[in-house]
Amino acid sequence: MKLHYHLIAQIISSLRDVFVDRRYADKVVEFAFKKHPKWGSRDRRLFAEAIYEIVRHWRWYWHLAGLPDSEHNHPELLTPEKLWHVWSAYWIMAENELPFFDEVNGVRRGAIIERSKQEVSPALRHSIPDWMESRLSRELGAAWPAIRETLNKPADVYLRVNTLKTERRSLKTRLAQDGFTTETLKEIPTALHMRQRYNVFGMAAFKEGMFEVQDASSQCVAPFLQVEPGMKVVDACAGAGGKTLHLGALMQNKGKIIALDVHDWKLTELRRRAARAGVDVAETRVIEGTKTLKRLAGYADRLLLDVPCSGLGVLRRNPDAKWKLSNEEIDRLIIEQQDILTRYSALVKPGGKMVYATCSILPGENELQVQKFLAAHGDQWTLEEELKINPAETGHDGFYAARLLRKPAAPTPPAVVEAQETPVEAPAQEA
Ligand SMILES: C[S@@+](CC[C@H](N)C(=O)[O-])C[C@H]1O[C@@H](n2cnc3c(N)ncnc32)[C@H](O)[C@@H]1O
Repeated sequence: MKLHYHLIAQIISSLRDVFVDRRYADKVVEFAFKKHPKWGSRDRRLFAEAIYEIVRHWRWYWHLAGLPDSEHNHPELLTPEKLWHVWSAYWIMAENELPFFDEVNGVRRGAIIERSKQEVSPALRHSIPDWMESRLSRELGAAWPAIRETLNKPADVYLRVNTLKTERRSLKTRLAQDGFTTETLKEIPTALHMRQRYNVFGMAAFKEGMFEVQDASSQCVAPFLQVEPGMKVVDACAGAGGKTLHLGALMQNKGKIIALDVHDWKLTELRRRAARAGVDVAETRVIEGTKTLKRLAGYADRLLLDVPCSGLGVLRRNPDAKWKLSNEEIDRLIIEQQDILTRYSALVKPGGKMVYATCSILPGENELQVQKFLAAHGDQWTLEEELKINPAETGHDGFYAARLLRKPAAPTPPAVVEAQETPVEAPAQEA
């Protein structure tokens, strides 16, 4: 296969952006595509595949390149020379011939193949940091190896049909007419699975707001909140609004959704997306302090807490998270999640419901959080239902959601008829 030097040089430079500048892999790919508008579909595919595969299997290719395992996550030790060697290991393992570039002159194919046959630890073989391997095998036990294997595979693309503008059958037909094949998912009525990889954001149907790109698991969260048209809903960690838009469609654009987030720029993106999708019922508010929440106390029929989390359920989409997360960061997130759950639950009116959701597979971020909350607030809340999506069983992202009911206020006791005051005899005057 003929390779252009500048394409591989861009791969090396983009890997540096991910591992040294700690940028997200998807942003790095997007940036490179914008920088090289003349790349054809073959070069774009080669580029994106190399970035995702190398980031996903970084520790393994680092080892195959003959570099010391203890240095695989030390950005300060990363040099362009090492990056060329890691890319070479990836390229050889994908059964390709190395090109005649000076940078790969010293690479020995035989040594790489030889190393690939040696016995190594599961964490190294599956490119998982040691701390993560220990934590996940401790928390998930026998379920972890199968989940680990799934999370190391490329993610499929799913569309969520925007039922405010179309319905699934019509969208499927429309996409087929435009040359795109999709499949319906029996268990998720809004989902279409794209078999081939396309730049979906360039499609006319996307620009017209007919669909959003959203994993099948993520599409289960908004319906789980059991919203109805006309309700008052708060989406408290709304971000760029993936779930807000879905809630708006389920509510048939009737009622109100208050979309909150601590980042204004995410809410700006939410408004842009809502306009495209035709969602009129969403109002955005930045959380600037306790006042924003106090004003909404007891307001919501439904509350969605799609809390910040480790993202361990979506590693297929964001493989760089493996190299950026730490035990300490997860512990910090667990404290933040419990704080959000406790403080924001006051937004729900008696008889209302909230969903606590994460895209994590760690019980410590999921069911254990809900149990802790109920242990402290079980007088006011009950657990209605839990949803645990195991990526190894479904092939979709790992997700968790729990729906809790705020117990209806106890009926006010009938007014007690005040007993007529019997005049108290004036105490005898002390002598
Ligand atoms: C998992 S993301 C939400 C994704 C979004 N719901 C969606 O479907 O696209 C979590 C969001 O919580 C926000 N966040 C972080 N801390 C928060 C807090 N204390 N209160 C509200 N939102 C917060 C983050 O900015 C982030 O956008």
